[in-house]
Amino acid sequence: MTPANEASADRLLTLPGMMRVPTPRLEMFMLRGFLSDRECASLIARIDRDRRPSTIADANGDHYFRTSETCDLPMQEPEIVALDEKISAISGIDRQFGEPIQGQRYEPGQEFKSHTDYFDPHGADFQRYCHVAGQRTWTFMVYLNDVEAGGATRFKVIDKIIQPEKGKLVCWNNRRPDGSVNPATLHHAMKVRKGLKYVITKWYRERPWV
Ligand SMILES: O=C(O)CCC(=O)C(=O)O
Ligand SMILES: [Fe+2]
Repeated sequence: MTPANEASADRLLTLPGMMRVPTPRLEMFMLRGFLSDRECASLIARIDRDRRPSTIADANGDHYFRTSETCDLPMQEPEIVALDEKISAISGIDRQFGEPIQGQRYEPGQEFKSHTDYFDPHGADFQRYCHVAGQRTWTFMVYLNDVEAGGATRFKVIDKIIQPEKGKLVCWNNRRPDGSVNPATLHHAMKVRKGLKYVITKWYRERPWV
């Protein structure tokens, strides 16, 4: 059997609690309580320990575009392997197609302005980021805490705002049904106003990540 590199709406919707976000423009789903309080607390501690300033591909000259901090989670550690397997079990996508999981941390005033997770197929950095593993396909993201104020993820093309909520998973297909990249996935991690915000992000690729 060839390893799966695709998630499917039908399969995702068989999972208890999985909800489709109502929009005809993209495939997007939400699942509350995907991670337990304990899992979230442990990931937050790890992110706090190993964070570094976040970076972006296709840099656009705006130094305030992504002001958060990032943590590359150690994919060889049992706890992170377990997390990766848990995400793979619901995505239905084989682990080999996943990038290493990242954590993100936002302080008050920090944000990640409107962007897409796919790489611009005509952008200067496309070859550099995609020649081995191909384009990003699905995004799986989990909020690790309730944010005191601000910090929602705004999808402005489809006019949806997702509120951070401890343990809540949000996932979407970055492509349209014909396989082309979907600009309706544009999203903005809005400024945290009060408290801190932590998330983990898991991106899958067309081909194995090596
Ligand atoms: O933090 C968020 O709400 C979104 C993060 C995000 O879009 C990303 O890391 O690509
Ligand atoms: Fe994103």
